[in-house]
Amino acid sequence: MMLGDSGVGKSCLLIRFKDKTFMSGSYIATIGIDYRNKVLVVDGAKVKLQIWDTAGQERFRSVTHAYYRDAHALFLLYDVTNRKSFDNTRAWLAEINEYAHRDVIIMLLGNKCDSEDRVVNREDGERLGREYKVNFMETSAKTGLNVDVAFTEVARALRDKRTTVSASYGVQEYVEPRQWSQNVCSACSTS
Ligand SMILES: Nc1nc2c(ncn2[C@@H]2O[C@H](COP(=O)(O)OP(=O)(O)OP(=O)(O)O)[C@@H](O)[C@H]2O)c(=O)[nH]1
Repeated sequence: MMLGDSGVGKSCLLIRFKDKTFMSGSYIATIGIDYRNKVLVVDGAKVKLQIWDTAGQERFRSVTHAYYRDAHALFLLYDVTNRKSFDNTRAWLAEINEYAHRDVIIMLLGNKCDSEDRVVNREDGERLGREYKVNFMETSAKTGLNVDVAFTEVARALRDKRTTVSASYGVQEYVEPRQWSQNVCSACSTS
């Protein structure tokens, strides 16, 4: 599932991964939720990904929340040219903590790293990734930098935990709070 503020490049990243294209300058906001399938070969094994692209706009949040629980992996994007989108990742992580499966794989992506209008340093992203214990990469849907790498890394992690996932998903079970839930709460209460 692709998450993050409106305009950070979720749809473009997915289109870059799926079709290897980028439509410069065009921006059509996602309405609700959309999905695409792609088969990746990871270390000789086929991994079929169904990737859900969500609308970043606030008014669609209640729709997208309903999908968190079934997600096996989440890409949380921010835009390196938009400080607010980076600051908002803490609120997104709090939502993930509330709605997603405890074992969901999370990758934090700083998108638009091709841009000269950058206001968020790579180090800021790395620090946030370390704080929340999630993998981090910078990507560009425009140039394709790290796009295949990010999806392949997540596909590999999914394949590696396939047995556990298939055993635990679909079963309504008590979910322990994440290890970093305290961090999320303290961050929210001070902002
Ligand atoms: N320079 C640059 N621009 C990008 C990149 N990715 C997306 N954009 C631009 O950012 C704008 C928003 O991209 P979208 O992919 O539609 O954003 P989104 O996150 O799906 O937005 P919502 O559907 O509203 O949630 C478009 O004008 C894109 O051309 C990138 O890697 N580099």
